[in-house]
Amino acid sequence: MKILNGAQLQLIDQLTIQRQGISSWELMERAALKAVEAMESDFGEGLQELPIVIICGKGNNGGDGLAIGRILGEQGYNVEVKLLHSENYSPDNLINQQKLGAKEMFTLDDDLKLPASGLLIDCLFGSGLHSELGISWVNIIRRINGFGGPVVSIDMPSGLLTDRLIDSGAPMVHADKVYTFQVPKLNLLLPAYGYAVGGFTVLDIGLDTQALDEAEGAYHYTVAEDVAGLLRPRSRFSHKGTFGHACLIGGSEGKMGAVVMSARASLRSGCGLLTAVVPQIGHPILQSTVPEAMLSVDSGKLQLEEFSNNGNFQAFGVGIGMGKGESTVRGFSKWMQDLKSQARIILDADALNILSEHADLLKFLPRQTILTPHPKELQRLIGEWSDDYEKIEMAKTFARAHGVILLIKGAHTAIIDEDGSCYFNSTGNPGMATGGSGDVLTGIICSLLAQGYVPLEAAKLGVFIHGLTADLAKEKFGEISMLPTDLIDFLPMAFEKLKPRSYLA
Ligand SMILES: NC(=O)C1=CN([C@@H]2O[C@H](COP(=O)(O)OP(=O)(O)OC[C@H]3O[C@@H](n4cnc5c(N)ncnc54)[C@H](OP(=O)(O)O)[C@@H]3O)[C@@H](O)[C@H]2O)[C@@H](O)CC1
Ligand SMILES: Nc1ncnc2c1ncn2[C@@H]1O[C@H](COP(=O)(O)OP(=O)(O)O)[C@@H](O)[C@H]1O
Ligand SMILES: [K+]
Repeated sequence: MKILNGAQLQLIDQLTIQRQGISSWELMERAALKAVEAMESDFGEGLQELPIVIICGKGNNGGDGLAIGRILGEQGYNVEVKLLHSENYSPDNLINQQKLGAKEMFTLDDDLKLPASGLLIDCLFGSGLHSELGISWVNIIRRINGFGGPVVSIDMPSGLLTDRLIDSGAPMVHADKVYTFQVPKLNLLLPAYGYAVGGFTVLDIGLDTQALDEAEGAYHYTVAEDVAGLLRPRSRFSHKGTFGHACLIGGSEGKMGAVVMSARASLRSGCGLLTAVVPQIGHPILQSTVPEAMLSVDSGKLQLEEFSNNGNFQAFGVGIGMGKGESTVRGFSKWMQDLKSQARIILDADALNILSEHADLLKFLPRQTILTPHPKELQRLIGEWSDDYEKIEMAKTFARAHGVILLIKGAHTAIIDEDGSCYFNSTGNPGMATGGSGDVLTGIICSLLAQGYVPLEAAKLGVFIHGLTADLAKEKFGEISMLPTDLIDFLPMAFEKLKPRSYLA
């Protein structure tokens, strides 16, 4: 799914209206109906009991709010609409004012009266906001943010631009939930604005698909339909050789669990064979916990030093629990220098930290190596940034300069390809914020690489599946108690869920 900005959506709106032979008011009505449906589904029967207040601006976002108010009112909800006084309402806003009837007018200087609790629907500004809100908006935004119940925003939290940096301190609605139309907007995905976006749902309002397909942009949002088609069916005559031999290299004293989790995740992700290269201390641990894995035991006792990789491996996953002791750094550097240019590799954790401290090794990275830093590791690798936009630009420059794929972990993990395209992930939840989740991801992606998925596909599919395991695990364990090992246990269900339905049993 593409990520688009306000200007692009305005154009697609126009094309939709022409091609579908509908009026812009009808499109607004569609959007409002979808928003009402989504709120009914999220709030359930509770919505009937709540006093609902809708705050409307002068543009089409306000027009949506007026339509939502009318639809909710017709369905018997306890709804109150407040409309900002203006000299220049948009045409569809005016139509919906007439259709709604009763509403309360307010100005920015008014002491806006709100119920003590209930649901507040913010329809002041949507994707038509062209710059930060000025000081005159502080009063109303502060009132909205101080509301005693949940605040939901239609299309965008008012005050948040779709895809540009915003001055910190500019007035902005802090929405518990955003119902955004057709496609996500970049600022809904960036950590910088996390405080204003409690969560969001994309509502399909049936904009013209050709126009959506043709819209240009480097930013994408990976949803199930984008990756389900990548999963390869298994032929009846396939065998373990068909699915590749993955090699995981890592572990050190006290951190063997990382390799255990990575190895189990690899095997559960379908590789045919798996070898783990571990220091001697890892030998009994791996053999007893992951019997399917073969072992190549290093000469190093407590940490890796030899990095021998004599097998014929289709993919390497390196760095998990590895440490960066002197002999490990030496062995890793030598291993990097001996790599074949077509090798498929994913580097994580200490492998990335070693690269950060030994930039001379970057030149040995085979093309399309996947690097999986969390924000701190990324900063060691590419340097400090001043904001999320600069971070993305610096990451793109790094990916291009070294011909690698950067996978920046976090909520909405961003995968940055060397051509500058950027894929944000849609799955996952804060239950994954427990040490070990990253090791599971490395195992999954290494396994996919071994099976022959090209690196960008392996990265997108791996990140999506990894997040999906957490979304499934959340139903059983919740976000607080969920563990990385639970993610592994939900891999079978996640793959099954993603698998395209077959008409043959
Ligand atoms: N495409 C879709 O998916 C569909 C979109 N739909 C809906 O339309 C919404 C977009 O509507 P929109 O274009 O009328 O813009 P909106 O957000 O209401 O605000 C514009 C108003 O704000 C003003 N203004 C701007 N910046 C300002 C500032 N810094 N400070 C002060 N004022 C400022 C600006 O006034 P101006 O300055 O230009 O005179 C203008 O009057 C979209 O979010 C969605 O809800 C659906 O109905 C149908 C399908
Ligand atoms: N709030 C969150 N929402 C979605 N995914 C998250 C969230 N927090 C962490 N994750 C995911 O969990 C994993 C954590 O990996 P990492 O930071 O390397 O930790 P570790 O290797 O110690 O487990 C990443 O894949 C990251 O995207
Ligand atoms: K809004």
